[in-house]
Amino acid sequence: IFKGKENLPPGPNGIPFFGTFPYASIEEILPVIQKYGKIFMIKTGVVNILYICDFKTAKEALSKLEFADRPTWKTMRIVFSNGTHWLHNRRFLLRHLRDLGMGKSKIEGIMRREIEDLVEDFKKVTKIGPSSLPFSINVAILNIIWQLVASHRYDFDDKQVEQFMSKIREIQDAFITISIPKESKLRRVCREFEDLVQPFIDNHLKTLDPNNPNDLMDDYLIEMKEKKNQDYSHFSIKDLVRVTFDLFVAGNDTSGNMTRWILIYMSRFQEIQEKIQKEIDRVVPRDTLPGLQHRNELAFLDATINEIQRHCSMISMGVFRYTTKDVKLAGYDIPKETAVISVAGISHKDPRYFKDPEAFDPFRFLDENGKFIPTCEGFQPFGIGKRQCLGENFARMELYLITAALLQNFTFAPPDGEGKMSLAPADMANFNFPKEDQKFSIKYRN
Ligand code: HEM
Repeated sequence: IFKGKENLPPGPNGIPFFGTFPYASIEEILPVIQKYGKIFMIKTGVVNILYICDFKTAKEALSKLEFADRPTWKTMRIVFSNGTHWLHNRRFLLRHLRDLGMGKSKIEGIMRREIEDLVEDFKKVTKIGPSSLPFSINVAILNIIWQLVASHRYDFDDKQVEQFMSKIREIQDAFITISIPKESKLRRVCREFEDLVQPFIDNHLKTLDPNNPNDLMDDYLIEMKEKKNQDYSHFSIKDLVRVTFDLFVAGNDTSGNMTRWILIYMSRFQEIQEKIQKEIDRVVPRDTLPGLQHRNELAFLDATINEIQRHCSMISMGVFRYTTKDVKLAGYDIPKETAVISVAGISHKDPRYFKDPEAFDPFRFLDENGKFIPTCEGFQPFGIGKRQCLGENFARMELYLITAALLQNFTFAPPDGEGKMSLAPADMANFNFPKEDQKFSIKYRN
């Protein structure tokens, strides 16, 4: 595929036939940038991988339709959709998530119900000394998506939760590690996922009231039946399973792990936690959980969440894109079917966008009037362009509500006698996920 392409981005040649093994961390990428610059390409087997470590170039590229596909390798094809299916599913989901089409207050209601239970469950661990974060945090976040999708929820001690989560994890694991031998396993897990979701769809079909949709499944089935215009021609039960699947795979572990990061950072930066708690105490009556009506006055909390997302760069290597045709970028020729990685972990630490980038400083996301700055050049925790996270507003609302409620009621710290809380991520390629076994001292704030 290189033939005839004259001006490819530079990059290491690697071993003959095999090429270069993809980079798994920012530390591996830094010396390559030193040698080849912020746009470089490697060849892994027969696959070209383009790394974009410059925010402006990434923004230019990823906003183009030519960069909007996900790779069509065997395992990726099972997990991601492309072309018109992707476009129609995305439009449908955006209507319901980014624009919070279900109604902000309905979504807030769903989240609140889970958060109330979560606060009660956290109270139990405050009595038992240093502990890991309770499992209820995973269940609450899973329930929020289930409620949104199919008005379903689990009790915190329901044994089915672990089973369901392990399926989502197996799917994620298989495409994160891009290992082809796992393909048959991945197909099996996806079929099991379909079997699990199908009874919910059958039930929704039976009880569907077109004038009174309850959740996303209802909305999808109504739009599918109405087929208002050609946009709906792809709507099918099969695609509804896919839409559901996208939400669980993309929206569950991401929010869960980011919540863990937030609590780790709060334990590490006690003075920031204290400042947020003071603000909450000033703005929110003690017998009321913080809600969206308090959000403007809790700007420092949103700024802190942004700064944690920047500082930890959880999805540090972004999520693979794929070029749909030969395309020019920054003067280089990028061949069709090149895998593209926009390296968020580099732009989040780029001093051109973030002064003293290693410092943890929530104030960088507040303007001179103390108003929250939701985004800026260089900031890309939710990706950029055509495939940017479509759950972004939903996730931001979720992180705000959960963090506000937890900090109103609890103080997080390293276990007594231990020094500073470690910010080291779990040992995992491509992602900076927090360590799951991290212990906390969690104190109830009377
Ligand atoms: C802190 C939480 C979250 C983070 C950090 C996050 C981050 C991301 C990133 C980096 C991407 C890839 C963007 C790209 O390729 O440019 C993505 C895609 C996606 N996210 Fe999120 N996400 C979060 C929560 C959620 C939630 C709660 C939902 C849904 C309820 C969601 C749904 C999706 C979907 C469906 C995609 C695929 C979009 C597409 O391919 O068109 N995400 N997310």
